[in-house]
Amino acid sequence: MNTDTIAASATYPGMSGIGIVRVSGKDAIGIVSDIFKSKNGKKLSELKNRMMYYGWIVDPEKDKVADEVLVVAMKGPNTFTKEDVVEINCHGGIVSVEMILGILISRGARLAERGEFTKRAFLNGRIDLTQAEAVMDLVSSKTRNSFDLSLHQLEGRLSKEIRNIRQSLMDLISQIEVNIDFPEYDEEEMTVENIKNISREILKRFDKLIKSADTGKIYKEGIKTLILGKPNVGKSSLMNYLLNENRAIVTEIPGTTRDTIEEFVNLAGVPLKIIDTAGIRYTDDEVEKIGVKKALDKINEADLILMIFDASKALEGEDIMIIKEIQDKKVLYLLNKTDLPEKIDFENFHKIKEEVIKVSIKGNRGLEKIENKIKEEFLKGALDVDDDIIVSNMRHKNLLMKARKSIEEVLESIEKSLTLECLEVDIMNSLEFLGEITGESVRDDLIDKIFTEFCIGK
Ligand SMILES: Nc1nc2c(c(=O)[nH]1)N(C=O)[C@@H](CNc1ccc(C(=O)N[C@@H](CCC(=O)O)C(=O)O)cc1)CN2
Ligand SMILES: Nc1nc2c(ncn2[C@@H]2O[C@H](COP(=O)(O)OP(=O)(O)OP(=O)(O)O)[C@@H](O)[C@H]2O)c(=O)[nH]1
Ligand SMILES: [Mg+2]
Repeated sequence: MNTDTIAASATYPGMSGIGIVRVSGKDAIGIVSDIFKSKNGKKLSELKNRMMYYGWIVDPEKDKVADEVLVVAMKGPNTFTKEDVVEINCHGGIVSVEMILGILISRGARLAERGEFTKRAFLNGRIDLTQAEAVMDLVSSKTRNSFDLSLHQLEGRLSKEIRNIRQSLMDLISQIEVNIDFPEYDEEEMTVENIKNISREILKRFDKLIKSADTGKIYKEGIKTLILGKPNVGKSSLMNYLLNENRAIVTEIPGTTRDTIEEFVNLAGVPLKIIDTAGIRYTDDEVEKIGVKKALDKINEADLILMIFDASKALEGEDIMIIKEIQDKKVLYLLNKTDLPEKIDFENFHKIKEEVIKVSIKGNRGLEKIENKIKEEFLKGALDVDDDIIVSNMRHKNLLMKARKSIEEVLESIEKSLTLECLEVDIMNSLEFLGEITGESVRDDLIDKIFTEFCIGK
């Protein structure tokens, strides 16, 4: 285990009220004791645990005050990392934090890697891997719902459910082993029925968790929403309306938007990642061509497409080309510019004619229908963030699917009348996958990879 002492800024570098430098490891208190001059003259190591003290960080080499600070020492194991932790609250901005880090490093601390404080909390057993991942997700949350999902995960809701499933699997194994060890009891018939029933129950619990990931993905990643249409239909106007900001350039000239523009918007609790695109048409303009290609390339990865038609123009070849490109996707058809005399005719497109939402972006009419429709499409049947266990991490979802498959194999093996030992192997595999979620059975390189995606100082 790593026992060296690490240090990093816990606050974002820049103009802020205060900056916090966090130090963790066996020498944390000793190192800071040497450079902290408290107002009452006592050494940090002699001061009260978890009490915050006023004083100065002094650069011992230069014998010069580096900054006026508040310092708190927390003795392990009751700390974030379970090691001794010291937090130095200095003035915000980049100079003080950098200076204090420099002094700490010259006294034997080492700059922490990304996520290393949380990694230590995990390696030292205070939290499991799902909880460590939740710490990271909290920091990157953009909406209240996704924050709450992570907070519940940090509280250990998912860990607890996985522990419960593991327990059921373990019970299953002990049942089997009784039979293997004492075959003379000849209870095999009954055991097999029992195993089937318990396995089916476990499958249901897996299904519930796996299904919850649909809701989790929406809240965590947002609905990837692509705005498409031929030039000048009002795509950028819609983008600006949804963002409530003049983000994209709008002009009466067709072909105004060249590059794709991506922005995140919280639409009454529904997170959308909106992508405005270049109007799609056949063009000889080299720059525009690239934009059109980019727009078409985005279709594949979109969760939702907002396809806009211009009511004041006839349906054209470009419209029909786009309709064909997106026929396998989830699409909301919008008919814009309904304030103008209507020229469009959906004659050969009855489905679109029925579904199309009539709006006037310029006239601010009918736009609430878009929001309602999106909610209906994506959040109908969505789980409750506060009441349900929601899987919001794709790593967890994939492992749950693997763990589920192993239990399906148990049932298949029973159908094929395979031996009890074979069933045991399947159950063990399932346990192994669950252990990878919580971190009990996970390779070191994978752990390293997970934590390097964290931010510095976390
Ligand atoms: N100043 C400061 N604020 C912070 C953090 C921090 O590390 N420092 N946190 C960092 O993310 C978050 C709070 N999370 C924390 C989680 C556990 C412990 C901790 O010391 N746990 C001990 C003792 C608990 C107790 O007092 O009962 C333990 O679990 O044993 C501290 C902070 C947010 N705010
Ligand atoms: N009459 C009317 N004009 C609108 C409406 N919505 C947008 N427009 C106008 O249509 C023109 C084109 O709007 P944009 O939002 O730039 O259209 P776009 O689809 O992004 O166009 P490109 O980027 O060129 O593909 C602008 O002059 C808008 O003011 C509407 O509801 N009614
Ligand atoms: Mg545009």
